Amino acid sequence: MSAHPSPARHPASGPSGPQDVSAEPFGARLRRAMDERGPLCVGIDPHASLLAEWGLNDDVAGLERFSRTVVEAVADRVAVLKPQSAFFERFGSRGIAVLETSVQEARAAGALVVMDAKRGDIGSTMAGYAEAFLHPDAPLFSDALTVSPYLGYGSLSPAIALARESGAGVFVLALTSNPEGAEVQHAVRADGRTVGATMLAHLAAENAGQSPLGSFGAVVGATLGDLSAYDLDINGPLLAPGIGAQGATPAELPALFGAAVRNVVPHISRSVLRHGPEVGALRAAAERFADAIRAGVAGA
Ligand SMILES: O=c1ccn([C@@H]2O[C@H](COP(=O)(O)O)[C@@H](O)[C@H]2O)c(=O)[nH]1
Repeated sequence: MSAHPSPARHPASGPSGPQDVSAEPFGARLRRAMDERGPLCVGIDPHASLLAEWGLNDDVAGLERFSRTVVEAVADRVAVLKPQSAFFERFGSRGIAVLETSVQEARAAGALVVMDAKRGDIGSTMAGYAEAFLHPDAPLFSDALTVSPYLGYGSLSPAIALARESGAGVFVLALTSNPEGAEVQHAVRADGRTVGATMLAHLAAENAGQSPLGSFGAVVGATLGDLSAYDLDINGPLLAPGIGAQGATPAELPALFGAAVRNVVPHISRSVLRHGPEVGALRAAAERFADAIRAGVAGA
């Protein structure tokens, strides 16, 4: 039995205020948010070390204060917030409750929320994950979800199908920012294509004909140095983590992504979050990155 019989029409907020998510696909909402606010995505990653740096306890109250502060600082000005589910899950059900509230408050303030939960399983179980994050009536409903295709791209079908129905998006881990990803993602298949390139090709097919932007994105690390071997023209968003703490810089984005830079959603967590807990300092840090990104993309 399905927890949610079918995606209901359901009012949600977005960059231009309340909207019906089933009426407007994620890609269109994201394009507008990026055009209005700039493309920056700030992470909500309540690492234990950051809670300590902020003078907070490593407990649910600290988690809640941290997340609330990040939402208050940037949700009314950046296009996207990306909570890292792991740091909420470690507190069990009370951590998940904080995550639910953070998602709802971020969306109410006008940010789109990409839930970074990196789910992936056999198709029948994937349907459960899809309902948990992409069904409009789910407590953790998010504008988009990160998913892992390493049980086979086809295993993601339930998430892709539900996202299409509910107006949500999906980000597939194609070329991740961590060095260990290469052993899987750069592996060459029997047809001569790498695994990562194959994921990008699947996404281009999902997004074919969508305007102004498809809803099915790829995670492509900003740390990768050279992407010239890859066709990044997937007509969908490219979520690019790795800036700041992992070593990539905003200035590198135009050369790295080429013509696709217009569809890049640059992501930063620790290098913004370490400026807390002052709301003004967090805001200023996010704005410095946003300006650097804008300058690079405008000059591209
Ligand atoms: O390839 C990937 C996919 C996801 N991530 C996530 O993004 C943030 C990065 O945090 P920083 O502090 O800016 O390094 C984190 O939540 C990762 O799990 C990624 O880094 N790379």
